[in-house]
Amino acid sequence: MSDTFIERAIERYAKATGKPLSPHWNEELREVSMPEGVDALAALVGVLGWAPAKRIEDRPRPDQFPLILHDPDTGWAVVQQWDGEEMMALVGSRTSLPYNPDQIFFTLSLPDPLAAGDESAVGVFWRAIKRRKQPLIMAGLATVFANLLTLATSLYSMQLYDRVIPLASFDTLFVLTAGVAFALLLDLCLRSLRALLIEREAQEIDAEVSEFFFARAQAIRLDARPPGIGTMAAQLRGQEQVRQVMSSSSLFLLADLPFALFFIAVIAMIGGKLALVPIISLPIALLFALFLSRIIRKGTDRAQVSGNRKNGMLVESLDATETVKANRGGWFMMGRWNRLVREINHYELPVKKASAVAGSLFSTLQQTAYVGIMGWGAYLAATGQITTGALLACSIISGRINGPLVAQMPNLIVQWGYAKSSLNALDGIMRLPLDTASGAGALRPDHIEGGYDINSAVFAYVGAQRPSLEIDRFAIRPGERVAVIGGIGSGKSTLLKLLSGLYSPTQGSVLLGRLDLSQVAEDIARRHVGYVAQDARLINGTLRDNLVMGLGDVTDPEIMEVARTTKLDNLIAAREDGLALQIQEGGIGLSGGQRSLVGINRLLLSSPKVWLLDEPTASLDQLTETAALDAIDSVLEDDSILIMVTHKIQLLTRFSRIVVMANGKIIRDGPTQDVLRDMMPKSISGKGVKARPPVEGTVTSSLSAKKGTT
Ligand SMILES: Nc1ncnc2c1ncn2[C@@H]1O[C@H](COP(=O)(O)OP(=O)(O)OP(=O)(O)O)[C@@H](O)[C@H]1O
Repeated sequence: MSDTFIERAIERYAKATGKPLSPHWNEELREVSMPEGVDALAALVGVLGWAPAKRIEDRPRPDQFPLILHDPDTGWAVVQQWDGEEMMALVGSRTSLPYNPDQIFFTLSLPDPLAAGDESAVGVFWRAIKRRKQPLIMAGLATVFANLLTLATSLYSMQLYDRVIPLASFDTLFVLTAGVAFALLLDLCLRSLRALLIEREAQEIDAEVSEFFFARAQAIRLDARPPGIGTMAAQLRGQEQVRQVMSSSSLFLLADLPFALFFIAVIAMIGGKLALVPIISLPIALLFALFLSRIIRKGTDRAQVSGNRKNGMLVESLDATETVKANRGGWFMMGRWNRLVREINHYELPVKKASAVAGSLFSTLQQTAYVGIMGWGAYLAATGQITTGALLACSIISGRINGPLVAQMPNLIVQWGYAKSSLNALDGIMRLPLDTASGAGALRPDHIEGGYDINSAVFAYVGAQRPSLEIDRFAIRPGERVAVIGGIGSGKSTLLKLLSGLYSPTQGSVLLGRLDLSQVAEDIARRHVGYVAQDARLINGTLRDNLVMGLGDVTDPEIMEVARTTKLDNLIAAREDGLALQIQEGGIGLSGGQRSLVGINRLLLSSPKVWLLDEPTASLDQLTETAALDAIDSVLEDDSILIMVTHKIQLLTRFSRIVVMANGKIIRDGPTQDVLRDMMPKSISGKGVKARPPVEGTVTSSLSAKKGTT
């Protein structure tokens, strides 16, 4: 059981600090038993994985508010400010609370996945990695000790050759072997510890980074979103590669590379001049690496771009299978696919060649360094400058420099090449503009009161030659029921998208209740403005998930009550699973009409003040259409606004006002009777009224055209 009082306090705190909470933020708390009293807060943040709350030790200063308060007698609350010397004003309550020293105050840093602001993609990864500095340093230390222990094996060999074999000193052999066995055991433990630490951290870094990019992708302004969804998905997935490379290369820089220098120093101590061999071979390896990485980068960039496009095409062809099959487009798609594959191979070939050559080069370098150590070492040993044991120890240690360090370099270079290309793509996504209202600092009014005001609004889709919408002035008052009609492509859906606040005008403004919609916090706007898009899609999940998505707690009886009014209950009753009916990605499993009905039901459950419906009943039969529209009518309040795009002329009498659109402009706007009378041919509008010719491209023009032909 969870403590609902603390949950309410968190919600008030979020509101007071201007941070958005997800609708289901407290879902995980339902399954755990929370402690009573002041410990509940620590338990709550622990379960949700938030940063721990900070306790304010002394009497809070005015600049520290708002604060979460625990009072031993009254429980949890949120304090807005001091209200006189000894009283405190509470958030969400008109009463003040007297201060007493037994009260405990906390500040809490609520998670904001978009808090990174303007940083680059690589900054997001470094931030996540740096936040886990301690485990990384631990892993680095484990590497250091593990490397030190490898020194033990080389010194062991040295002692065997120099002391044990010449003197047949078996006691020394026993002691040394026992010592080195212990060292090896320690080495095993440290390496395993390092692997475990890195894996755990890698998972957490993955979770943090992927949350950031997922939230970022969600927050991109819809009008700025690149059209290729599959391509963008592939670009976002590039983050996994980047994370992997960044964590392995940070360890490389942190532990392996500095250790190579230490090993050279040890060789110098044991083998004197022999250290010259790694002193020469290591910089050569590093220079080779630098040179190769430049060659490889050119290819990876292009291969990555084509690879992402390939992913986009795969998604598109799977999504549009029906259309492709119905139009025998398989060969066409296959041709495009093969061209892309050839393009990728073309760009990847130099990368593969370079990485293969790099592998051979580094292996030759390793062998040469080995021959250098052994050959020169043999000369030094033969001339008595070093012992045979020292030669053996130097060869083992130089193997440690050339082995793991040099051997992993070609791989790391290629991986970095791809990771840098992924970072470029991610940077491109980071540069896309976000919904103004998705971050902190957006307007968070308690209520939005009033109607719409559009002033000199112009809207053009990304890459479009000309604007799809140009509206000089347009106002809708509370309580109005407006139908938007017009020919195809006349801008009706675009108008609704702007009114919903999901799209922002390129110029001008869309105000709702005198607030610029693009400035209003997203959760507040969504609660106030309900929108059913023309091609409303469902998500993978149950029917219930789809009906209550984003609505918080809605019970099954509430869902069924609404479903009865729209006749969705027929669908629920007809399926064995009822509300648990599984819906596949994109709404597969339901018919087009049923999908629309689910969208309407969702809106009825959320009961917003503003209803924006884009041809919601286009695929409904007449009976269901009437039931659904009646259901909407019955819940509309006097000051609710209803704006519906429709091509169905018989529905127009349900509205008080008609807006007619053509070529992205409003060409007629007035009370239903007036507009109908003006637009209908004489025979329809009634005797004695001189009808104007219908506006081209509107519902009525097609209607009259039809009449003319019969
Ligand atoms: N995503 C988009 N990218 C580019 N142009 C678009 C996009 N969506 C719509 N358009 C263009 O904007 C114009 C207005 O389109 P809109 O969807 O608003 O028309 P509509 O009146 O709702 O049409 P319909 O009755 O066919 O639904 C059209 O010329 C269309 O080609």
